[in-house]
Amino acid sequence: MTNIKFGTIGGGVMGEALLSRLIAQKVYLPREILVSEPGVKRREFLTEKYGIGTTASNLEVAAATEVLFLAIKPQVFDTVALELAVAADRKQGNNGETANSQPEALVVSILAGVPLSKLEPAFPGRGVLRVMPNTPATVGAGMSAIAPGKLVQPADLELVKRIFQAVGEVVEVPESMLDAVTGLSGSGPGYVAILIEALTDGGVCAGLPRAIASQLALQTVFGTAKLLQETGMHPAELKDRVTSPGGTTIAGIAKLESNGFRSALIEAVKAAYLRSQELGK
Ligand SMILES: NC(=O)C1=CN([C@@H]2O[C@H](COP(=O)(O)OP(=O)(O)OC[C@H]3O[C@@H](n4cnc5c(N)ncnc54)[C@H](O)[C@@H]3O)[C@@H](O)[C@H]2O)C=CC1
Ligand SMILES: O=C(O)[C@@H]1CCC=N1
Repeated sequence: MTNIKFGTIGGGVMGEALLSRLIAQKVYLPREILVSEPGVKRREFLTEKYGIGTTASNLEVAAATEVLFLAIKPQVFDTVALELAVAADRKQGNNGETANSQPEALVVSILAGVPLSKLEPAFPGRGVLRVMPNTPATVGAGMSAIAPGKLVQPADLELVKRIFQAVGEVVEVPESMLDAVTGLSGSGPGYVAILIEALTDGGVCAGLPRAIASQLALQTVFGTAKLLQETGMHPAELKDRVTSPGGTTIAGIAKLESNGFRSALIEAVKAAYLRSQELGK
């Protein structure tokens, strides 16, 4: 019987974000984690940094684990699914067992776009869940939305919720909302990173040394989010509290409005939502 509990196909940015936090939180021991990854340098890096098992074989991970995470790019899913299915057929032909993962293994896909209607047939008889996490999971401040498939039992759903609660907040949504979740919280760290970089550049433009501008920008975004979260205040109310009549903030906000700041963000979420839909086709 294997002792691998967290198996991941694909050890890139998001695979690493999840496993690093799960190890730090002691949800899994390094020896309970196995990652399949084609890049030899990447495998060496993951093993050295986290002490986890790595392999070039997706089949090895699929056959070894209680919970199988898919953390490959959506564009690679068909190839990986075919590889697992061919192996399953071969094994079935040989001895009648199903083989594309442990019989009881849950499958958790974090792939943008790829729908349950494609995932479930690739893992016949298995509980399959879609989850859309985000990179702040690395520091325990992630936002994950979970959509369980048809065969997922309540205890399975609770297990997957507990895993993602160890890396941040969790909401359960119907699958139909996941592309929108992807456009907002999945891709959102990219938008916020640009916001922080641009605020920093603004500070430099106004004469601040970059290091100080960077600290100010980061803490302002962090502090504003924390204030809104802890007080439950509406963002518009906070904006009103900062804007003195004839003051500095309203002068800045007027510039943001004339440059389409709000609509740029709305359009960004919409574009990412539409792209997520496309990736699933
Ligand atoms: N990066 C992010 O912020 C988020 C990503 N996601 C989803 O997570 C998934 C992974 O994204 P990232 O980690 O950003 O991508 P990535 O490119 O950093 O990682 C993917 C990894 O899969 C490996 N890989 C490629 N072909 C493979 C194969 N045939 N078998 C096994 N592994 C293979 C690559 O070498 C790479 O290390 C995507 O489906 C994405 O939609 C979801 C939420 C947030
Ligand atoms: O850009 C992407 O496709 C992935 C999905 C959400 C965040 N990154």
